[in-house]
Amino acid sequence: MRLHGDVSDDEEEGAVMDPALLSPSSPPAGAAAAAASRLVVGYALTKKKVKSFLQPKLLLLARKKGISFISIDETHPLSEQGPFDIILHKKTSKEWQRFLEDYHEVHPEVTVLDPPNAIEHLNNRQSMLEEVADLNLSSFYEEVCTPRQLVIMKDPSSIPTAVAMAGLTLPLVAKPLVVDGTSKSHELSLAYDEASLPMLDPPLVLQEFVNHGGILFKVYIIGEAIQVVRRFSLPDVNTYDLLNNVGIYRLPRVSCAAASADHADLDPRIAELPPRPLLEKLGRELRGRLGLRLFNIDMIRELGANDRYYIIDINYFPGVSSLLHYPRLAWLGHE
Ligand SMILES: Nc1ncnc2c1ncn2[C@@H]1O[C@H](COP(=O)(O)OP(=O)(O)OP(=O)(O)O)[C@@H](O)[C@H]1O
Ligand SMILES: O=P(O)(O)O[C@H]1[C@H](O)[C@@H](O)[C@H](OP(=O)(O)O)[C@@H](OP(=O)(O)O)[C@H]1O
Ligand SMILES: [Mg+2]
Ligand SMILES: [Mg+2]
Repeated sequence: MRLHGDVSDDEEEGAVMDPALLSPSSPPAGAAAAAASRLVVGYALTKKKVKSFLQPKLLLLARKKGISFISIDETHPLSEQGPFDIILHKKTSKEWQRFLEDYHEVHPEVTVLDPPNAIEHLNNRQSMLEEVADLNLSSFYEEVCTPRQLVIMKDPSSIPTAVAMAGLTLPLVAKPLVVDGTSKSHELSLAYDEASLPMLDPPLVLQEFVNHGGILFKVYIIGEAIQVVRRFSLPDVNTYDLLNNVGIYRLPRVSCAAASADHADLDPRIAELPPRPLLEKLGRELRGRLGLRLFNIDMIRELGANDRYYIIDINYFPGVSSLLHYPRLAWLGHE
């Protein structure tokens, strides 16, 4: 991967959070920071996201670039706040959407990252993967697809018949249909046998499990920059597992930031990153089709079919903290 710009040693450790840059509840400090900045980013994010995103290291790099971050008060009109150059958010409520539209009419020069309706598209595990089916990657040797999946809206007793009619092969990964930033929307389970399927709790998506050597690629699309990392994932399922496991297995939060596999001693065939040109094309196509500039794609490579990739998840404004450990941060414009 070709990125520019090293972070010097003094930036690596011990960065101290500058309260003036965060200042959610202190307008004067925020205003002072903004006045000294070349670029002011207003953010409307949950407390959890603020904590994971606005880390000292990011704030320090941003400050060096003349970028300041100011918390937006979502209960007040945007035009009474700011001025902003960029609005960063992960919200899709109708009320917020109206706030942004009104603000855009008066301030068309302000960049909103990203349009709420485009973000909303990723808040549903069915619609999030729709664009993948239409991708035009015919000039590539590799194939990029999605696992076969089925949406169950209600009536758990109908699931075995629905699965049989759709011709889905067990085991199936059961995922809550809606992804709304709650931990519940990340509670996944693995269903091994048909008889247990009525124990699942719709609305959900049932997705065929794809063996992939236990490694997942997280591809971050940040504007035009692309960064890919390896994460540990679920182990492969073999015939023995299938014959001997019954029931629904609640899955832990696999492939989270703590599950980095970038420095693990892996079989090189499993560890090999997807080809760079493929990722670049994928990033370009999805950026355009989704109308988003800040998201990541979870990709796995099918075991035994080294040229077939599956996209299993797309996340808007994912955690970027793991990227901050990388010495080169082109996506921050750090040079
Ligand atoms: N179809 C699949 N085949 C194999 N493994 C899968 C499949 N779907 C999900 N997984 C595994 O389960 C993990 C969680 O699934 P997924 O990424 O869909 O959930 P999520 O809660 O949206 O995750 P994130 O934290 O990335 O938002 C994946 O990282 C991968 O390890
Ligand atoms: O950095 P990756 O591994 O991609 O993980 C992210 C998930 O993909 C996101 O879905 C999480 O955001 P939400 O908690 O808003 O769903 C996001 O939550 P966070 O950034 O608020 O911690 C991350 O957990
Ligand atoms: Mg995921
Ligand atoms: Mg997700």
